[in-house]
Amino acid sequence: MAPVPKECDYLVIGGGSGGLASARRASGYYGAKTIAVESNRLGGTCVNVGCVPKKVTFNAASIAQSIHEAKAYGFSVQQTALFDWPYFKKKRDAYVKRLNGIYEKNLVNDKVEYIHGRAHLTGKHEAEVVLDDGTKQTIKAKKILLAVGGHPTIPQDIPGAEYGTNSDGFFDIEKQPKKVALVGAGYIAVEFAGMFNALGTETHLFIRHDKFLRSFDPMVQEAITNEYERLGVHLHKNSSQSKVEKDEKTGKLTIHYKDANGEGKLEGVDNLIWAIGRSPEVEDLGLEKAGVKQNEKGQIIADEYQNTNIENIYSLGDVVGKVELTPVAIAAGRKLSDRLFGPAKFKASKLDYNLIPSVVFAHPEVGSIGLTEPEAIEKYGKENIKVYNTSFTAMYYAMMEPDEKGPTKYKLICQGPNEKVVGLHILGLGSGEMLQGFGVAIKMGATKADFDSCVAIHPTSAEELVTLK
Ligand SMILES: Cc1cc2nc3c(=O)[nH]c(=O)nc-3n(C[C@H](O)[C@H](O)[C@H](O)COP(=O)(O)OP(=O)(O)OC[C@H]3O[C@@H](n4cnc5c(N)ncnc54)[C@H](O)[C@@H]3O)c2cc1C
Ligand SMILES: NC(=O)C1=CN([C@@H]2O[C@H](COP(=O)(O)OP(=O)(O)OC[C@H]3O[C@@H](n4cnc5c(N)ncnc54)[C@H](OP(=O)(O)O)[C@@H]3O)[C@@H](O)[C@H]2O)C=CC1
Ligand SMILES: N[C@@H](CCC(=O)N[C@@H](CSSC[C@H](NC(=O)CC[C@H](N)C(=O)O)C(=O)NCC(=O)O)C(=O)NCC(=O)O)C(=O)O
Repeated sequence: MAPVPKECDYLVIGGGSGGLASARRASGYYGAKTIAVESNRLGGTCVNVGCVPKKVTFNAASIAQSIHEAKAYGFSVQQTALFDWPYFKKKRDAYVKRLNGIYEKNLVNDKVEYIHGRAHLTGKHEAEVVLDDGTKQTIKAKKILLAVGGHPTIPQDIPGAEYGTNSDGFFDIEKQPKKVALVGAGYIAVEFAGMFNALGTETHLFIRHDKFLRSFDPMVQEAITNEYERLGVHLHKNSSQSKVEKDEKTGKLTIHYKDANGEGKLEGVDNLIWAIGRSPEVEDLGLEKAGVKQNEKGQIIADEYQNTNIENIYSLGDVVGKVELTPVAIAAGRKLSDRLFGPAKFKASKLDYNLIPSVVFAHPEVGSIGLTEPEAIEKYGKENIKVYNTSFTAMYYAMMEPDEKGPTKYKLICQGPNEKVVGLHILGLGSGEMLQGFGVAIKMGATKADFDSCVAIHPTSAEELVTLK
């Protein structure tokens, strides 16, 4: 017999960053009867196959880099320190599993009912969940949030593409590849290539153009591309792949490609990782049953208040594709619950999508907030912006030979006669931790004079941002 239908105020489909944050706020703060449904592991992309295991791996890669650089400071450490990938992976998996448990407890603490299963809409106020044992649970809800995230995109038109994996598969790799190939030019390709290279894997990065991180300021694109080449990443610029073959005996892959020099092939590849963007996880969500509209990429269309075109159905996070970052999904989810279930003062609550800082955990880290220089010129006109640049050698590198020194480059983009800061782009050691504080200032409307009025902290890289000429 089918279970009796459940009823609630708020049904959240997707137990990732946005869904959990919204569900916990609705129930924990405002007492809304909330059900959260997750078909995979609690915590979503960020906790299981994203930010969290990525950052832990980035930390390992940074340690490898420090060991490599330690000699310059007089340490006689083994320069090619052995990295025990299986040991590290086991610990990383255990950490993620621990977080899954913490997230489940958090739901209990906030009195959110958690259902493990796959949900699809069956109407404007109703969904069905296929439970793990195959039975179906109907849930009727006054309001529904679609926070189902996305999945990595895999090319459809390259024979043998399936021999490669994606960012999810990266976290399943059991032993350190000797030779790896990545395709893509965004956050994931650049972060993963940097990590592999620092950990001592021969790393090949295939990009369609001659630079990567092309949505970032040109200073970042150029400096990071040059730095990856200096660090020994094999860049295949202006390239496309025509075929991937697998040697069934050895499991090794051969990638056939074209670039500016003609046709080529890369043999003996242990792992190929496609990192060419993400697609919304909507195929079986039943959007058509409720009449929820999607855009040409299949992403759910939501307005600035996270409303879809259907009353009482909302959407946010990666599935709407505006800014695919965990804190964005979390903030949008909390603001939405404030608006829907909170006191009157929150009735217009919404996330401000302007001036969102973000960091690429590249080698070195890149931080960015606001407009790039070309965007600022387009928006305000060249004559109305002033750009301050600096490029210097961070003191960390003082003890190193010239060819061992990494770059540090900062750019501040100011607008109008009072030089309001409309863009900040930083690249160099520590940029990830630096950006948040500057983000607060910029969000408050800081001008160049405000930056200059803050006395420098010496000796730090960050001080260069308050002494720009
Ligand atoms: C490799 C990688 C590294 C990243 N690093 C960073 C970083 O350093 N910093 C950062 O800010 N962001 C990072 N991100 C992006 C970040 O992970 C996402 O922006 C964030 O997880 C989006 O949250 P979300 O709630 O929208 O979706 P998700 O976290 O993807 O959650 C959606 C959940 O919905 C579930 N689901 C889907 N369909 C259904 C269904 N029908 N029924 C039930 N459940 C369903 C899924 O299983 C999933 O758990 C990274 C992403 C990747 C892939
Ligand atoms: N540190 C962080 O905060 C992180 C955030 N994320 C989030 O997750 C999102 C998804 O990451 P990611 O998958 O890297 O996607 P991105 O959208 O960042 O980058 C994908 C890039 O790959 C290139 N590309 C697209 N199609 C192809 C193709 N067929 N062949 C070769 N290259 C192609 C494009 O660059 P081009 O046009 O130059 O070829 C494209 O910009 C990010 O946008 C980000 O929001 C992910 C990781 C870390
Ligand atoms: N920012 C610090 C703290 C790390 C941290 O937040 N750790 C998380 C795991 S990573 S994280 C997964 C991610 N959390 C966050 O991004 C942290 C959110 C921030 N603390 C906040 O409350 O806004 C997320 O998807 N959140 C959805 C949600 O919390 O509703 C944790 O241990 N959490 C245990 C707990 O929360 O009890 C760091 O990077 O070192």
